Amino acid sequence: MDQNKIPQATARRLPLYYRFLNNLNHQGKKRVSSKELSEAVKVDSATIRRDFSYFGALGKKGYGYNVEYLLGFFRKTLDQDEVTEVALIGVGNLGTAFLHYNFMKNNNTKIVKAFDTNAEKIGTDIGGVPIFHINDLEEKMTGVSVAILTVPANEAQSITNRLVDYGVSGILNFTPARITVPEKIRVHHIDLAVELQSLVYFLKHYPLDLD
Ligand SMILES: NC(=O)c1ccc[n+]([C@@H]2O[C@H](COP(=O)([O-])OP(=O)(O)OC[C@H]3O[C@@H](n4cnc5c(N)ncnc54)[C@H](O)[C@@H]3O)[C@@H](O)[C@H]2O)c1
Repeated sequence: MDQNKIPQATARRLPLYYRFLNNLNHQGKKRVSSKELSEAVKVDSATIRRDFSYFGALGKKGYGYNVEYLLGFFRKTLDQDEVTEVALIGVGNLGTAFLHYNFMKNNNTKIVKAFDTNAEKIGTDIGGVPIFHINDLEEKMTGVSVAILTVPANEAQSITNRLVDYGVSGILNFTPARITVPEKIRVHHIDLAVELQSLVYFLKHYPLDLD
């Protein structure tokens, strides 16, 4: 199937589906209903059915979806068999937590290098990931095309420029800075403060009144 035909909103939900199906598979479950899936991943079942219809997985009434089939499909679509190496820039509070976590569970990405300016951190490793000086970025980046930015906001743009010049294709930006990149580079921005503010706003204005 032509993956370009999957809507972007659907594509963003794939890792979520994948993680849950993988867990089911580990538990030995052979099939899952869209209702079960919906409750677990918190996506309404109509959306799940529509998403899955793009992959030709239509599910059968009274049977649900075949876990193995879906997993196989997602694994291929998400390139789960191919590990993407990632660099992390800024080994502070947030960066250190990511190095310990390192996205290993059910995932196809792995932080393999980290960079910082702090002399005490250079030459050490956290969770098996070596930490280099930011001055050595270009020299040490070989084979890495994705970067996570966890530096102070005022450093974000200049590091981004270096990453772009080096040739990365994607940046996951955790800093509050709105970074500018050429059109061909994809940036995903995760602003925890904005997410939290949004949650509080929704709680106030769209209370979940289930009584
Ligand atoms: N800590 C959080 O919970 C949190 C939450 C949301 C967003 N953020 C954002 O993530 C970023 C990092 O936050 P933090 O709390 O980990 O900060 P931090 O100060 O603990 O860590 C920043 C790290 O970046 C390093 N650094 C500074 N300049 C650098 C450069 N030019 N090149 C490479 N490394 C450099 C510092 O030495 C330090 O280790 C900030 O932009 C922050 O706003 C943090």
